Amino acid sequence: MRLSVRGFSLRYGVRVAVDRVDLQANPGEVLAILGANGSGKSSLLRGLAGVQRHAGTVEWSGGEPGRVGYMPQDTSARSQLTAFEVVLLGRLRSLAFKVDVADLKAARDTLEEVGISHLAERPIRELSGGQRQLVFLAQVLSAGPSALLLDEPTSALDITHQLRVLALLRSATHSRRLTTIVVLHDLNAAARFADRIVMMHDGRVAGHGTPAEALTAETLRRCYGVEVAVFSGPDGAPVILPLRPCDADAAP
Ligand SMILES: Nc1ncnc2c1ncn2[C@@H]1O[C@H](COP(=O)(O)OP(=O)(O)OP(=O)(O)O)[C@@H](O)[C@H]1O
Repeated sequence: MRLSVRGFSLRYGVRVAVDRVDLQANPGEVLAILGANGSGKSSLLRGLAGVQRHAGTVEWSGGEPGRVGYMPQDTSARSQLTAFEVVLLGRLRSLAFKVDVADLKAARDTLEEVGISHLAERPIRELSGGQRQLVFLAQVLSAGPSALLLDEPTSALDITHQLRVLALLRSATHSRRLTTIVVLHDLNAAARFADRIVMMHDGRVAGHGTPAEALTAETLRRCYGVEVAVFSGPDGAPVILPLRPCDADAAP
C-alpha cells in the first residue's frame, strides 16, 4: 500500500506535537523516522495508525486499510497469556474469531521467523523487556500486514537481536512489498537498514532522503544539537560518530 500524508498536524490541547507534515511511503521500502526526544515521531505514528486524532489527510492506496500493523513504543504487559497466545491474537480479525489450522501455523511460523519459538509457552508477564518486544513484533507480523508502523521496535534489544530484527524487517519489506515506517533512535541502524529517512525537528520535517542525503553533519547538528563526524561505512552507508553537544564548553 502506498501512503500519502498531507498537512498532518497533531496537538495535545494547545501543545502542537506535529506541525503540517507531508510525507510519502512506498511499498517495498523501509522509511525510518528519526529525530530528538519530543520531536513528534510517536505522535505522527499514532496518528497514522488511527489511534490519535489529527488534522490533514492520510491516504492508504492500493490495499486494504485493515492491513496496517501498528506496534506502539510501550510493550509492557500484565496479562497471563503465553507468548504464543499473544502472537495468535495478531490473527484476530473479528470478534467471532475461530482459531483454525492456518492461524496456528501462522503464529508458529512467525515465532520461528522472529527467533523466539523457545518462548512460546512462557507467560508474557514473565518475559524480559527485549523478549516482550520480540513477541509484540511477532504479533504484528503474524497478521500478514501490507504496511507496518513500528515505534522503536528495537529499543530494548541487544546488538545481535537488533541486527536480526532490522535485517528481517528489511528483507520482509522488500520481498513482500510491505510499506514499513519505523521510528528509530539509532542513527547508524537507520543508515544501514532504511531505504529513506525522514528527520523530525520540533514537530516538522527537517530533512528527508536517502540515508546519505538525510544524515549530514549539518542536519544532525540542527536537529540534535550535537557535533558529529560522518564516515562512509564498509557497505557504503554513512556511519555517524557523535562527538560532543554543540553547547559543550570545551572539547574533550
Ligand atoms: N499525551 C500527551 N499529552 C500532552 N503532550 C504530549 C503527550 N504525548 C506527547 N506529548 C508532547 O508532544 C510532543 C511530541 O511527543 P512525541 O512522544 O510524539 O515525541 P517523540 O519524538 O516520539 O519523542 P521520544 O523520542 O522521546 O519518544 C512532546 O513535546 C511531548 O511532550
